[in-house]
Amino acid sequence: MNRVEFQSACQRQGVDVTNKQLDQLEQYLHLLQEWNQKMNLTAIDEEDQIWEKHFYDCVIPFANEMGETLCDVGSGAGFPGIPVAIVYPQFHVTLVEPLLKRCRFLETVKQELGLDIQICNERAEDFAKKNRAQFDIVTSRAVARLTILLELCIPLLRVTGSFVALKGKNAENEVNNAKVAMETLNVILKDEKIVHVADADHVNLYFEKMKPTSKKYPRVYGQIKKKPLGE
Ligand SMILES: C[S@@+](CC[C@H](N)C(=O)[O-])C[C@H]1O[C@@H](n2cnc3c(N)ncnc32)[C@H](O)[C@@H]1O
Repeated sequence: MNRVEFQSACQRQGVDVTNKQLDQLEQYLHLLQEWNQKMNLTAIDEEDQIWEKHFYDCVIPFANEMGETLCDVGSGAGFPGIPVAIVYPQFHVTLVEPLLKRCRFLETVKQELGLDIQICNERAEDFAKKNRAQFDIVTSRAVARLTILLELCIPLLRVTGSFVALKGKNAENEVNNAKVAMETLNVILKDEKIVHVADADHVNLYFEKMKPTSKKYPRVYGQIKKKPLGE
């Protein structure tokens, strides 16, 4: 997929991407390629693949999402948070990423593209202690399996807010294993949407928070990993 194909594919899904936004995505793509030579940012490094497997994959799941504040947990090189901040400027985007080197890259992207985003160099479980129930939307891609991810992400979400988990083909199993975590953290799975990306079906899960999360969560990471909720 190239820039023009990306724009048409987004349009078919009801997402209009302006030429200015395409320029910003292209600038981000070049920074990603440049920095990827000096540090490990992404295994997906070819231009065509970046347009499809990173940009298209990250933009489409938010086509119908509403809200003002969005937090991307474990953003890495900026996915999905940076494409979302570019294409949906109505969201005030916060990126949470514990690796300092990756945050330096994210700061560079922010400066060069002139993005109004916040970058927090922290683990989600620490960030959540100071930012409970602060976000309308929380999202995450490729950070942890769903049971663990829910404990990291749901405390950040306000009641009635949406948690959007970008998952692969194993999503159904992950949901089955996360029933206790969903109950404990007061969320329901309200929707599942499939996005076709480079001959694969990516499953995106949409959760709604029904009640506040107990202050017990998130626990420290050692406990979350050793004893995931309900596992
Ligand atoms: C495989 S990368 C995925 C990055 C990006 N979300 C993507 O889809 O390309 C996983 C990222 O999650 C971050 N991470 C791992 N544990 C985390 C935690 N407890 N809180 C926040 N981020 C975490 C890692 O530092 C890493 O950058």
